[in-house]
Amino acid sequence: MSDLSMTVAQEQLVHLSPTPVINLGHLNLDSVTRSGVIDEIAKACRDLGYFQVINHGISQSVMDCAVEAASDFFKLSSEAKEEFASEDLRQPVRYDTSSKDSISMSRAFLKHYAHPLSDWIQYWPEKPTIYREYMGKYAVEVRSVALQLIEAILEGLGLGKEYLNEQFQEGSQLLSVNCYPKAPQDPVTIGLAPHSDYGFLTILLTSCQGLEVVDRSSNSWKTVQQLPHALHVHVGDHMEVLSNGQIKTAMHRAVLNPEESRISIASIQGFELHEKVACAKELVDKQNPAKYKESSFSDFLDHLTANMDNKHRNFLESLRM
Ligand SMILES: O=C(O)CCC(=O)C(=O)O
Ligand SMILES: [Fe+2]
Repeated sequence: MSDLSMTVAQEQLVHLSPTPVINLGHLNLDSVTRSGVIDEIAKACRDLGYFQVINHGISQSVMDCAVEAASDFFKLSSEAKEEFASEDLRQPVRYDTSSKDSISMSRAFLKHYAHPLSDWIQYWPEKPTIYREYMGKYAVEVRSVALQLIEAILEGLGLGKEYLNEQFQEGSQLLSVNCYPKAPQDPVTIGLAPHSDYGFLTILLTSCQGLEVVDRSSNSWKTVQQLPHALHVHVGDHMEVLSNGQIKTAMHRAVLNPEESRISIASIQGFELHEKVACAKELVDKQNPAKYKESSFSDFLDHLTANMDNKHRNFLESLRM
């Protein structure tokens, strides 16, 4: 994740974001309907960098069970959770509570890889006993939604849905499982500071309202509405790079909910650790020279490790040519 906080005044009024809601089931209908959905997704990516999906094929019970597994994990004793504490960003599972990463203002998180599941699940918490089963099921299903969306975005960019298909299929999936306390009295209490996600695409499942996005037209924070059975999607740094800037990464933050503690599960889709992401050569020409250097997930982890205490540790900025 890279921090872009300096571009936005934090104290501006917060309103609901005008989030497009896309019916994903329509992607699998006839070709005219499909291309209408691809256009909707392309427009949302270009204009906003985020949207929501409904009719995505993940049942409410799979979503609820993932949130329950997360919530039960964070209810464990500190000792049980701290078994997973590490400052090494390359650990397969990592738990932390607060600001060592310079963006977690008031959140506890558990991060772990999820694809291929059979490689990683052995490292996941064994307690609560439901964790591996419930989170594993959600991880597999949400990855399939992510891959469908990536294909649609690639089609919208004119690259074709099969573009770099092998790299996407073999790519990494990182789950960031977050827990925020209920807000104290303050009107806006930041749980997770402004940042963008490093990967191509993030799909976010949240237990209640608290996610905010930057509205580019007014340069202000907007609350993302909590729609029943919807998943929030935003594009990440590597999608901006691949599209050579046609699509911009989405800056977001989380505020504490005044009514309840909050769980969010971010599934971040990237390439495999050492696979480089560069501007698609099809989108580079004399008028549009490449805007970013190539980089891998591993480069991102090195960048974060080197800038751990630095509040302005913007990965995407470091790639700009
Ligand atoms: O909690 C949220 O709503 C956002 C979480 C997030 O941005 C992340 O884990 O990268
Ligand atoms: Fe994020």
